[in-house]
Amino acid sequence: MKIALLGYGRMGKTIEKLAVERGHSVVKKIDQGDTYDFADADVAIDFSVPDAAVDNISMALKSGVPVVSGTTGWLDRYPEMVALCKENNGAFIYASNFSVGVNIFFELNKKLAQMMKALDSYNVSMTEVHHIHKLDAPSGTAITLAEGIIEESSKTDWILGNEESNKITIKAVREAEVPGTHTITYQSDVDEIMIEHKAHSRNGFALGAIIAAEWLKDKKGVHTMKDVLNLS
Ligand SMILES: NC(=O)C1=CN([C@@H]2O[C@H](COP(=O)(O)OP(=O)(O)OC[C@H]3O[C@@H](n4cnc5c(N)ncnc54)[C@H](O)[C@@H]3O)[C@@H](O)[C@H]2O)C=CC1
Ligand SMILES: O=C(O)C1=N[C@H](C(=O)O)C[C@H](O)C1
Repeated sequence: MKIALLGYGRMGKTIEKLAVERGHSVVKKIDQGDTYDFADADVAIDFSVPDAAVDNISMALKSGVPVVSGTTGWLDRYPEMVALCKENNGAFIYASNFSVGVNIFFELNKKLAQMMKALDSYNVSMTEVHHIHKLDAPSGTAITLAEGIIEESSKTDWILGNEESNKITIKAVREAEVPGTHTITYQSDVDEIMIEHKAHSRNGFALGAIIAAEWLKDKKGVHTMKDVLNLS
């Protein structure tokens, strides 16, 4: 598979290394200031910055190249990208987290929220810890987890930092070079239940994005990691 990388930072470099190990080749690396040229790429993979994601995804779709995007912090414009994909009869996957483990964790989170729904004595909150270079807070993964809880419970929204009734409090910590840790806590007066996903490196995110690209390259339409991993 011939890959065009949109963004050649920490994730772009990790994807290149793992993709080559899987027998793929990186035919283009498009970083800030570079001209869009997808050469003969089969697929584009975007891990850039919140301000660049929409342009990157749009250019790939308009050039007829299937695009996988893992950039976070731009999701208010996701519906526009869905429409553009349909207009161009293209192929597109976005995921706030491509790691297989986190996608299992997303399902576990929803299952736990369902089970806790009737138990008023527990308050749910979340902490995400990431490296100090991260531009957005809360993380895209934390937002997906909060949306999963909202889907299954009486909570109506999430809030960064302060506690507010009926909202899920998310605490964002920036610390050294932490790749990404997400913890969900249900706290009562007598005990607490915690579930946690801790990434040991960026390899899981990168491998998941490559698996998504392999799956997407001959498809059309807008898809999710649930489709890729066949999670009910
Ligand atoms: N969905 C997932 O599984 C994961 C998502 N991420 C997200 O991916 C993004 C990138 O993360 P990192 O690689 O750690 O960041 P990074 O800061 O190391 O790399 C971003 C790269 O994008 C480049 N860039 C800036 N403007 C650009 C433009 N207009 N076009 C192309 N490239 C441009 C920067 O120069 C830099 O090289 C972040 O939004 C992060 O939250 C990170 C890890 C996993
Ligand atoms: O910026 C990162 O590094 C990460 N970003 C994603 C997010 O915002 O959820 C995924 C992962 O946690 C690493």
